[in-house]
Amino acid sequence: MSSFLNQFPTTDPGGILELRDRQFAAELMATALLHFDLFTWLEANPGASTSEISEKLGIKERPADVMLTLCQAYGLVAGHPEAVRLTAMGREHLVKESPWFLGPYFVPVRDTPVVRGFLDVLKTGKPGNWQAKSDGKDWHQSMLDPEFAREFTALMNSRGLVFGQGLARGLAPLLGERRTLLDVAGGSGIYSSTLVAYHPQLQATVLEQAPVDAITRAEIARHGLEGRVEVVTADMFADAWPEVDIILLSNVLHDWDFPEVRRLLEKAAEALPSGGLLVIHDAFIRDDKSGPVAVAEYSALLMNITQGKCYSPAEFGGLLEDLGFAVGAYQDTVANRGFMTGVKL
Ligand SMILES: C[S@@+](CC[C@H](N)C(=O)[O-])C[C@H]1O[C@@H](n2cnc3c(N)ncnc32)[C@H](O)[C@@H]1O
Repeated sequence: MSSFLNQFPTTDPGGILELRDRQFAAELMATALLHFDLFTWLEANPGASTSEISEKLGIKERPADVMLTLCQAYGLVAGHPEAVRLTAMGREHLVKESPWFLGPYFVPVRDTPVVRGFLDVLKTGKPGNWQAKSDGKDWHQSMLDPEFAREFTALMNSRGLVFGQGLARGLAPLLGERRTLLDVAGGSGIYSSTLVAYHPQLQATVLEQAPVDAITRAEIARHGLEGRVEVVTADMFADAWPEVDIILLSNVLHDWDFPEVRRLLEKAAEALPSGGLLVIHDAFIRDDKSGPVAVAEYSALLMNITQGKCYSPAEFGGLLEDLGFAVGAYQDTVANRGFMTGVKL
């Protein structure tokens, strides 16, 4: 049953995934353009740092970073985060006084529920309601509801089915003699299942919270891998992590802001022995925050619905070095996803 986990799709799913991942990007641009008049402000204040922009426009640091990374990936600004200035395209088309100002083109999306959600996120730093629904729950709270958790875990599982092989293959030269893997907040357990299917020496444990943990058990049984992947129900912040040789954080850190990211990396450092391997699998922003466009767009979605964003290898690398890891290079896998590693010293 698990044999198909080793099969690679023959076509690239990137374009299809991007359709969904860019879902909120146009609305973040409309918010920047029509509610903050960001580009006219930048014309008057060239060379401001992202921290200064954040302070002057009343935007919290995390969403300001995501917004300016998106503008930079689109080629509308340069110099983010140290000294932000408009590019010729940004100046000609997004500054109010320009004869070629395209602001009116965005007016139809000026007051959508998603734009109103973005306004809240930008001003408060707190995630909006999931898909701007009116029940007041953000994504993290929604994941505690069984029906929502089932749908969303299926979403992540379908993505894992096309990403897992790339991760399993990319890690092959790095695993060495290591045998035990902890997949923290592993969702359906798809990455554990794929990794053990690809690497016969591995034994995995998925740490998940309820009610997702029940879905994880069922999915692992569906692949016939109960003997090689176990599930531990736990709170990844409050509970101790089992000691293992390898820790996987797949699409987990992007749900959280810096303090929680730091806490999770500290817990990884505590659970790994010297020589233990930490793997962060995610969609990464380039260190110079110039893109990729698809990841900058996905970061807008994450910033809207969770407490996180897409991070760069340098942002994680700085934290990992402080925590006593030798930091490995970033490696691409599939569809603008990839991984970076740290070996505990
Ligand atoms: C974006 S999903 C990633 C799932 C999987 N690792 C993947 O790559 O598809 C984040 C997961 O974190 C889990 N999670 C959130 N808070 C948690 C907590 N405090 N303890 C354990 N799991 C948690 C959620 O249930 C969800 O499955």
